[in-house]
Amino acid sequence: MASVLTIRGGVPLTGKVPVRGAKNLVPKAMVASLLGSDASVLRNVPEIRDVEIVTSLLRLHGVELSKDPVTGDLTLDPTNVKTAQMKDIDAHAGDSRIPILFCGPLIHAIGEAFIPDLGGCRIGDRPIDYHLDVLRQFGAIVDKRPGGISISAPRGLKGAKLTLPYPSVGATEQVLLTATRAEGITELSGAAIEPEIMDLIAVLQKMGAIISVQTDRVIRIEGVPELIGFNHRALPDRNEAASWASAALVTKGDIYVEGANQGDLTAFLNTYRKIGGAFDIDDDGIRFYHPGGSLSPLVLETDVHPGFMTDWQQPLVVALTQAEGVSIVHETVYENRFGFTEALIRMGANIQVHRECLGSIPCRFGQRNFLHSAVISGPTQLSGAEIDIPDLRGGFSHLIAALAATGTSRVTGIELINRGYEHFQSKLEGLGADFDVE
Ligand SMILES: CC(=O)N[C@H]1[C@@H](OP(=O)(O)OP(=O)(O)OC[C@H]2O[C@@H](n3ccc(=O)[nH]c3=O)[C@H](O)[C@@H]2O)O[C@H](CO)[C@@H](O)[C@@H]1O
Ligand SMILES: C=C(OP(=O)(O)O)C(=O)O
Repeated sequence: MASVLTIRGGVPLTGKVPVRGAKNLVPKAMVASLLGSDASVLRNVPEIRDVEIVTSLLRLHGVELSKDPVTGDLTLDPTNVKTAQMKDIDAHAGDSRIPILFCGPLIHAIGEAFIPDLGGCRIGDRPIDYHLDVLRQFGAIVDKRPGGISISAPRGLKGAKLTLPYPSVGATEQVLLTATRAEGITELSGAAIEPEIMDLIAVLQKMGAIISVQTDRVIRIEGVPELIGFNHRALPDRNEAASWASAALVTKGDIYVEGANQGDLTAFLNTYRKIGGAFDIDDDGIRFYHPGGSLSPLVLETDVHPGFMTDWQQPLVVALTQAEGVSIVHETVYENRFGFTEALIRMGANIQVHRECLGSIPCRFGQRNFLHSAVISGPTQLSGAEIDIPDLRGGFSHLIAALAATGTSRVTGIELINRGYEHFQSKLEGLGADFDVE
């Protein structure tokens, strides 16, 4: 049965939370294991729903997975990889965005792949046209079927000269996972260069791949006929770290995020400082806290790396409801990522969303009628409300708003949070949050 959180707000969150491997890297490194001729070991693996989904999909394809109960290290052995039953794969339709990345590795391993319809956060249309275009250019044949796509490459996968219309994270990973074992050279222009992509490149290099990252978003891959298993510690989850940082600011708290890595958070830390948040960095993590006094408003645009990451936007907007003055946030990565503000407005926030590009860069969504800019006036006292969580980061934002609000909130749909936040209820308990679970 679905759980409901009853949150009594007003307690500053204080204490320590660990963050482990990134949700946006770990499942992809797990998929990469399919490319190896022997077993891989992935370390720092978090217990989150997206990892469970990929574990199940890999098992359906004959990969043997085992987790060391003491270290948590995950071993993935692809030696007996096989075609999975369609009905078993179908059961995973709508669960996550990762299955589309099985295309290249499965074609290399067994000559074909069936990919169920994708899930992930509903923050825009989230098409897969770039993925299918690049796969076709590698020589794959894509057949759309009810419930998913079927894909094969009767003449093999061959390196290609590719250009992405927008630096898509997923499509860049699609190219990496397909090109490493394709015949010949692949050159990708317009690539995404997020830290999670660099970590995936590190995994593939350990497996024997030859990949160079050039200037101006160009990645060059020399295909090799065989790859071996890897042993890799996943980079920490910078999006979870940024979420706890916003939670500290919103609740006037003080949270040490163990495992947070400064280098992956540069754009976030600059913004955090400009709002008036404080942080201390040491070798093991980052302490984020509200230093007292008032917070400052700002003008912000989300962007691809090295810009301000879109997944940081939703929790930070809650902090901006507490800043003194008018802030503007222009979302340029997803066309529909402000739906979560409706619940904040019911809680007392003063937020208007607009169709215009309220930022210095006109983005792809400006002329297309999408509510993708927000004007936030603060500070406003938030009060408890009934909330149904819409998506992962929007949901986390609602939780921290409820934790800072006066009165009680009743929050449903919290299962969505488990997709990307490991053990979030026990972490909240450890930080002193006042809530019950029914
Ligand atoms: C599991 C994972 O890693 N998810 C992350 C990944 O999502 P994901 O890889 O899905 O995001 P993309 O970078 O591909 O998407 C960026 C933009 O490109 C568009 N697009 C993408 C592919 C395509 O075929 N056609 C197309 O139009 C999308 O609709 C979106 O507007 O990167 C996003 C951007 O940093 C993050 O918010 C997500 O947390
Ligand atoms: C949008 C997100 O994830 P996904 O791509 O898995 O839906 C996110 O992590 O905020």
